[in-house]
Amino acid sequence: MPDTALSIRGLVIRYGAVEAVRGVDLDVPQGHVVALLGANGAGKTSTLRAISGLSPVAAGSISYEGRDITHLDAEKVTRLGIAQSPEGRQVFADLTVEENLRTGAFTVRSKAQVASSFDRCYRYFPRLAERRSQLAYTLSGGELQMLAIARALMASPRLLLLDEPSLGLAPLVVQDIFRILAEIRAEGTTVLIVEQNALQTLKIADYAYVLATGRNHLEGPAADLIQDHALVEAYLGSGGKHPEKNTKETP
Ligand SMILES: Nc1ncnc2c1ncn2[C@@H]1O[C@H](COP(=O)(O)OP(=O)(O)OP(=O)(O)O)[C@@H](O)[C@H]1O
Repeated sequence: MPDTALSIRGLVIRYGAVEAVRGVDLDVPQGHVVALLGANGAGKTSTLRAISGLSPVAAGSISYEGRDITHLDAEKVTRLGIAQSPEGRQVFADLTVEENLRTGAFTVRSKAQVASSFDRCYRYFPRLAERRSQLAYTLSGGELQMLAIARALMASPRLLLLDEPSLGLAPLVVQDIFRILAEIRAEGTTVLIVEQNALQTLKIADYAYVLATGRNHLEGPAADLIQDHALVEAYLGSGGKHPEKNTKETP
């Protein structure tokens, strides 16, 4: 078994009276892609934000490469080698593609490393290379999503957190994004990915956890879960565009 990169035990997150996450456990082994799936409101985004230091943790623990990061702020978490590509493509609309990418490298001191990160991002996303001088607000939805992922990669993270990279994108663009995720995986980056698009995600993941109403609901090797068609239909949604299938309660 590879070493564990990230380990979460008994995670609890509250927003006032709302208990969004109610004791989640999960492990991400080094070099693996782990998927975090489940219906809207299951607590996936809250869990990712807690890892990144963006949501306060009410109880439980998060450790990364053996170090307790439960209460570290976002900047310290980034410096440890964790980068998050947020849901909703929160890029800087009035900065160019290149300027946005540079903001992702704020923890990187070596100019040579920044240059090689630019090369890597432009290799993954040739569309961004073509548009490097364009202001971000002029990009399409798919290009914005690529920019958000590329910006996270600029920090050369050892653990990449992705929140809904395919949300709202046309099928061809979704295919493009998943092809690039497969390449990122092949280069050995450890990935924790939150997605509604379960089938595509299970194809690139090693292991998956399904959350329901803030708790671990089920888990297993992605190759096993993908075989269970009833489960994929009932709990995971078949393509991310079927919210009615994503609202089923835990039995
Ligand atoms: N800032 C907040 N204040 C209050 N409640 C919140 C806040 N953020 C999330 N919640 C609530 O916490 C629960 C879990 O939300 P979360 O976004 O983590 O789920 P999710 O599984 O990522 O769902 P989605 O796919 O819809 O983003 C939901 O009931 C949500 O309404």
